Amino acid sequence: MSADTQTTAAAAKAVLDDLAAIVVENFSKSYGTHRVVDKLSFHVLPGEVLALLGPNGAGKTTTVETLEGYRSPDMGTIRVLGLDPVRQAEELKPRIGVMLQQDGLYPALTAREVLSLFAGYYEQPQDVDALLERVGLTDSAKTRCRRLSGGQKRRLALAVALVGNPELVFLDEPTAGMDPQARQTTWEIVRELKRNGVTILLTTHLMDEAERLADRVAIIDHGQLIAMDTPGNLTGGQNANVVRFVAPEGLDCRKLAALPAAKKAEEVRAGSYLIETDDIPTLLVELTTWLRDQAIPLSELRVGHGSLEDLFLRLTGSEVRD
Ligand SMILES: Nc1ncnc2c1ncn2[C@@H]1O[C@H](COP(=O)(O)OP(=O)(O)OP(=O)(O)O)[C@@H](O)[C@H]1O
Repeated sequence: MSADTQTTAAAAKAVLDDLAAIVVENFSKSYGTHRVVDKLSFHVLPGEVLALLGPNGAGKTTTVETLEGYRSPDMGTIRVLGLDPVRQAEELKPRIGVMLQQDGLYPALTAREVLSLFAGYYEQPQDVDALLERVGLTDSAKTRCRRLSGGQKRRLALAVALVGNPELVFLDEPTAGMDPQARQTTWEIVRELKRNGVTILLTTHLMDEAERLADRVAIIDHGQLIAMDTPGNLTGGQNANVVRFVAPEGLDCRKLAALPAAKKAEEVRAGSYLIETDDIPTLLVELTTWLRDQAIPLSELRVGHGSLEDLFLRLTGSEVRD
């Protein structure tokens, strides 16, 4: 790299550092001798929704809790809205909303009391009853937290994150344990926040959630960033045409890959196969003929582009957890 190019790159990085709502640079964190985040770097722009994906134990919660100021980095730089989350916590806290993974919020208080309590910490909080209604908790407003269902506790945690009208929200597995209707409502709320310019960092194990909500997706594994881009670029960049099918596990992928129209074949998880091809109709004929000739039952067959889940499984070699 020439000296001029280096200077331009450094200037561009300085602008990005200034502009970004979140800056993570060379961030590392260990518990004892176990390094769970390893030189992680990424930016989140103002108004952007970034989804952090990764298998269990990848270091997502550690990263998010460090951004929230609950943990200190061992190494590296962390900036949230231009502030150091630990040393400038007092300045930062009123500007961010945090939806925690654990929901042990005051078991003896009612949902409304908890939300009113948090509303009291902010100068211009949202209307408590309107917010309870927005997250679908009006009927449970007088229910003590210990009696709320898992999904209702998540909704209350979401309301707590939003009550202070934050500029930036951290949502750690926001829809885990929610029923489909509550999940839809939560997605609508996230879209509404985005329309209002709120920056959102969410962690999720749900690939469709990431694909629907995120402007960009960051996949981390063993504490390292292994991919980061828009969902479209992540999925479009890989196998443009794929055939997926479900059949008994342990089929010989070398034989599948040897079908004339197949480019590559793999068993992405037990009994779930993926074949890349440039010619879907021909491959379908070859595949179904091959299966019929060997009396192999076929229980599902789909064609299309590679999904985020396919990419995730390939990059991390992990199962997706519900
Ligand atoms: N306080 C702690 N002390 C020791 N080890 C910890 C602590 N917190 C987390 N870990 C370990 O650090 C690793 C990363 O955990 P982390 O919770 O950040 O992962 P994650 O990607 O959020 O996982 P999940 O998807 O399961 O929530 C795991 O191996 C976990 O057991």
